[in-house]
Amino acid sequence: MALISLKDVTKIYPKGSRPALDGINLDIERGDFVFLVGASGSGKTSLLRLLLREEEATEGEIRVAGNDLRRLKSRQIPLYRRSIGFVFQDYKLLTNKTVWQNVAFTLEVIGARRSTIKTMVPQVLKTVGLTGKENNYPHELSGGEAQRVALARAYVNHPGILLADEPTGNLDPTTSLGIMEVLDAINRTGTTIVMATHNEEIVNSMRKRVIELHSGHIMRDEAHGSYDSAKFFPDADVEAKAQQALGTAPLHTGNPQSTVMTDTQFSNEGIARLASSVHSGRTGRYGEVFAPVEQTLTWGKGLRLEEEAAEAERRGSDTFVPPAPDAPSAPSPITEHFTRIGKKTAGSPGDKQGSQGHVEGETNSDSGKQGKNEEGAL
Ligand SMILES: Nc1ncnc2c1ncn2[C@@H]1O[C@H](COP(=O)(O)OP(=O)(O)OP(=O)(O)O)[C@@H](O)[C@H]1O
Repeated sequence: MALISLKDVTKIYPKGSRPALDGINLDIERGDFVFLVGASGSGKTSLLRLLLREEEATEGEIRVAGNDLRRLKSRQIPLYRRSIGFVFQDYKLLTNKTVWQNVAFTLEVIGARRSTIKTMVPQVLKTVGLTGKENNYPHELSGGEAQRVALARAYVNHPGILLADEPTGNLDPTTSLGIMEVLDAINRTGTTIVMATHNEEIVNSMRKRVIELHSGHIMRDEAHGSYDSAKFFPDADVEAKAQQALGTAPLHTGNPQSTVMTDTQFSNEGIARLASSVHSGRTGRYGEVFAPVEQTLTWGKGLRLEEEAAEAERRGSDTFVPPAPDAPSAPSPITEHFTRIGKKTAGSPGDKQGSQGHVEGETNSDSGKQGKNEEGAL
């Protein structure tokens, strides 16, 4: 069964003049990287909000890791949300907490031990390139740094699914490239990513699955799509520079549909292609400040978080063991995650708010109860 499955899903907001989503049928498999594209108002954010269970479908069925979201009890929703990472265009960091505290908070709310937090937070901050910024507050960060904190926070407990709504919307091309590198690296660890975006350059370069919405309908669903097929490599010079930078044979032969590439090639070359495109100087005013692609392309080899955690465990320290979203034979990551959270949250201290600030006022004992209930229910 698909990790995420929507059947005949319609969303009509109380004051909506037309459905925000209309008869959506969609399967997203474990490990997919999906771009949601479409004009403003086409329904991208609504789809993400349904998946996050911030909104309920008016009609139809949504299943995530086999769980029918209609049947989630309201007390189970905070726990469900904590099993999913999400990032937004405007970061949504906790302004009164430092970088370290923002990331640690995600682990605190699931009841991770202090020693675990001490091990995991520096690892994930290193992973997103924020070592040295631990004590900075959000207002002391650049937009790119703030989004990296949001990614670190969304990823630190290794969710099976990460939802991203325009995560590069406020960022310049170079900074956006860095964010995409992080997302790509996270995806390589097995986390399924669904990202809404308007950024054609990113979509066209990455060649991931593209779902295009129009007035609440799916207009297009392509395995290795673009935002606008007419814009595939509009500039022969960009293509040439990409090949030069990569030292590779031509990646494409004109018509992308007829190009024979393996999935591995696609996933390995998406970020490199994006970097080459960004570094080509096509964007003009940003081009001059770019460092050579060889120096700035830091990702693409996968996050070392699990390896580092395993290493820490071998050394005998108290280690947070994340679920393994990409292991097909393992139990569903979300179910596994719920079970783990259920165990950890039972009677755990400090659980006052959802990992991204959604669960105001939840008490410690509530959280413990939810963990136990959830473990049985899911
Ligand atoms: N809370 C709401 N109440 C009423 N209508 C809403 C609400 N949220 C969204 N809509 C409407 O639903 C439709 C889809 O909106 P949605 O935000 O999902 O689009 P989008 O593709 O994410 O747009 P954008 O790219 O501008 O973020 C729009 O017509 C919007 O006006």
